[in-house]
Amino acid sequence: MNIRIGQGFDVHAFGDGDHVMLGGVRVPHSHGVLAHSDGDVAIHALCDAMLGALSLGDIGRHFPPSDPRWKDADSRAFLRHCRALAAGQGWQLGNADVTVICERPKVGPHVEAMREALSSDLGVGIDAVSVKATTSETLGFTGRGEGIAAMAVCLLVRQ
Ligand SMILES: Nc1ccn([C@@H]2O[C@H](COP(=O)(O)O)[C@@H](O)[C@H]2O)c(=O)n1
Ligand SMILES: C[C@@]1(CO)OP(=O)(O)OP(=O)(O)OC[C@H]1O
Repeated sequence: MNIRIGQGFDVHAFGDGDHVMLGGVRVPHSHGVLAHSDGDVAIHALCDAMLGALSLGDIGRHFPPSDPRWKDADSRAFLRHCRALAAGQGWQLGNADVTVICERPKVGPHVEAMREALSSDLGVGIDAVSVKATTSETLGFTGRGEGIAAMAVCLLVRQ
């Protein structure tokens, strides 16, 4: 079988700060996120999707929150590591689709920059990476503005 599917999901609570990292892009916001790394939910969900497709566990297995090396880490390095793990088995990204869930910040104005960053780190064309956003219509923890969530699916392909 020369395709593999994976899905991922991540959540971070909002905390003090003036921006959130989303898809490798610094997005100005009234809050930051509470996280060990830079707390980029979009990349964390995408990493988990890729690791799931590879049956290699999850992001916490590869980058334990107990490890000081990942304190304030740039999540783009996690994504590049997942790409390398996939490449080591002959896989590359076919396509990925990421959805960010929050009331604020507005994600739309940053989507193209996110797609550029993610596709660059994954070594694929920008058309292979989709980023979308939705509110949760004021419902639940995202609706109350307590945190931000993201989900991702991906296909890996090999010749
Ligand atoms: N944080 C967000 C949430 C949504 N958007 C954009 O707004 C559109 C409408 O959102 P609904 O939840 O009412 O469907 C959505 O399609 C996104 O394009 C956004 O940019 N940032
Ligand atoms: C990314 C890691 C890195 O230590 O920590 P966090 O930034 O807290 O993010 P999370 O989504 O909880 O994933 C676990 C960890 O791998």
